[in-house]
Amino acid sequence: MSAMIEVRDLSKTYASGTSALSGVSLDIREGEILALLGPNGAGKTTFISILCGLVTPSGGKVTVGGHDILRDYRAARALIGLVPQEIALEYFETVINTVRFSRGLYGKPADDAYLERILRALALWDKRDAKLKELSGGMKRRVLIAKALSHGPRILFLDEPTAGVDVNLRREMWEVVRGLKSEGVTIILTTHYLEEAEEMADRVGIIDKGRLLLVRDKSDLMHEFGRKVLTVELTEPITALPPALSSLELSSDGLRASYRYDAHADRTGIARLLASFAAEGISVRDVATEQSSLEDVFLRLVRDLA
Ligand SMILES: Nc1ncnc2c1ncn2[C@@H]1O[C@H](COP(=O)(O)OP(=O)(O)OP(=O)(O)O)[C@@H](O)[C@H]1O
Repeated sequence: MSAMIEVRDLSKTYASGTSALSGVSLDIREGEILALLGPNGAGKTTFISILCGLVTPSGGKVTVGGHDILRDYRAARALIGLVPQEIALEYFETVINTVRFSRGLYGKPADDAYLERILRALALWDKRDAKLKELSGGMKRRVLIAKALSHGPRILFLDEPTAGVDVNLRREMWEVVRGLKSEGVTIILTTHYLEEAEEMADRVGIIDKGRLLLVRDKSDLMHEFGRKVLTVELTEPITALPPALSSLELSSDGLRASYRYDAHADRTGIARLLASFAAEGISVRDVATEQSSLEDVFLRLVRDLA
């Protein structure tokens, strides 16, 4: 896959003096889904806003489809659709007029057949004549996507598409995004949810304090950082673990032994481990597993890469 977006040494310092991005370089491939993960204030929205031409960079260079985003703004912008974080819509307007109007803003000729295709794909066709104020939260979010797609962009930016939405709606959004990918749209989304990145992304980029800490294929990242911890609670305290269980860590009260493992490995070693407890005559009261959270991944990365 060739690079659809090339970002070189991008930086942004706001007039307030806040350095929101520094030295970010990245190629985004045509047709991929790239998830950008990062804590609040990491610089994700600034990054997207620069690529979409809403914020002027302080330094560096970005091309979109070969067009420089500053010198060749219109050509670059025509390739991009943006679904913003905030829902800001004209509540008394109808769905179809909202989408027609967005297309017109890009100077594109009317094309109701194209808009029908988008609205059908987003399950909004039946609601085309409804006023936006009559729609559910999930439908409003889909209208934002329809607006962003109205001019036929090849790249779609989604800024926290599922922040604060319920599980069903999140899954519904994932389906929509997958459908767009299958049509060849390049998708860049920001998220706080590791699960969302895991579910959707081909590649994951991690941003912290304005720096791109890494970009990896999702499967590599989950393999490397997606650890789980199994905690085995014992009926009676023990003073030391027998050699067969030396890969575990014993708590100071001798009542809990924990085992860190790769949840994505073919063999996790758990069955063998539990059998070893039985063979050693150590009685187990309970077991619990805990998945490393995005926060753990960050802490580890920030510690290792800073
Ligand atoms: N218009 C602005 N003027 C001054 N500072 C800004 C502006 N926009 C963002 N910032 C600052 O730049 C830094 C990066 O913010 P940004 O919104 O890009 O982060 P983010 O990763 O998108 O965060 P969130 O997950 O909370 O949306 C923050 O310190 C923020 O306060």
